[in-house]
Amino acid sequence: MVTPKYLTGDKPAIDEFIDRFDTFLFDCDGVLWSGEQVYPKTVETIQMLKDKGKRLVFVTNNSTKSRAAYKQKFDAKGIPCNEEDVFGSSYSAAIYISRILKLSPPRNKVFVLGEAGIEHELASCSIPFIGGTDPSLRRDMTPDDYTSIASGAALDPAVGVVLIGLDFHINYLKMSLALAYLRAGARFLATNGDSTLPSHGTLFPGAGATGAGIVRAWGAEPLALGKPSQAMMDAVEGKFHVDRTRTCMVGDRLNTDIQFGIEGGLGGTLAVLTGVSKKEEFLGEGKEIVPTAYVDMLGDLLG
Ligand SMILES: O=C(O)[C@H](O)[C@H](O)COP(=O)(O)O
Ligand SMILES: [Mg+2]
Repeated sequence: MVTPKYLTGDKPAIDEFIDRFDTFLFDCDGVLWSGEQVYPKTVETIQMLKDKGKRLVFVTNNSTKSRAAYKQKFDAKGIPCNEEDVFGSSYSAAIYISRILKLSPPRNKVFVLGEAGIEHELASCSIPFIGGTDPSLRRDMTPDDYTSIASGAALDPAVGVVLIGLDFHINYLKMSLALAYLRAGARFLATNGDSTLPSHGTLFPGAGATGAGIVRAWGAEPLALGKPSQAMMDAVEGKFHVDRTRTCMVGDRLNTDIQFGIEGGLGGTLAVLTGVSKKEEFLGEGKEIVPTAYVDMLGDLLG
């Protein structure tokens, strides 16, 4: 049985752990902050790691913001970060569509169930899209909608992909359009499948929850391009040229962050107990996903 090292309050063990790594991949929601509330000593901890010469990459499954929008949030919270150091699930999905799927006309458009972060990252890769934050879709279905979806008149023939992410404005009309595109042969992708979103000190429905209806209606899971997808890890490694053996994944969720690091063959993983997963999920016999070490909160790394 692998027993993760509890680092909180153990300064020598903390220093030894940090010295093993050159790069830290940081999850955001549930590690740095809960919604708009930054956890205590987060800023100082990030600064301490930078002062030690560590490379920090922020790898978030939250698809609602683009890298640029995240840079604004980091700046507003006083957390030192460059836009290029953010690697979100929207960006991961956009480069997958751009570099792997390589869609070509006439079916190279994406129908989005999600927020502006997805739209902005698709645009950054010159990928055409519809749906998303389109205000004309934020309404009830009408009898004409049923008729035009059924006949195909409501569908854009250029759509070749349905991409779902955390959508704060999910509704029956958008789900009906997504299902119609899938039935017409569109590829089914997701930015991520997190069931819950840690925010304001509690849990809200996550991307996996807001997308669950269309997954159930279609009857098959989408290909998710966020953590724990190794397509995302490969893209991170390709962009930042990290040495995986000298890289640590820091996260609050076992089945995304810690699994991402373990399956990616990283040198270590650090679980932080301020977000989704609880220590009872990885301590004791027969646990499937076990981090290398854990702390009560990120700021404990200050010793
Ligand atoms: O539902 C979601 O999209 C996720 O819970 C959330 O955004 C996760 O973000 P992360 O913890 O990867 O920063
Ligand atoms: Mg998280």
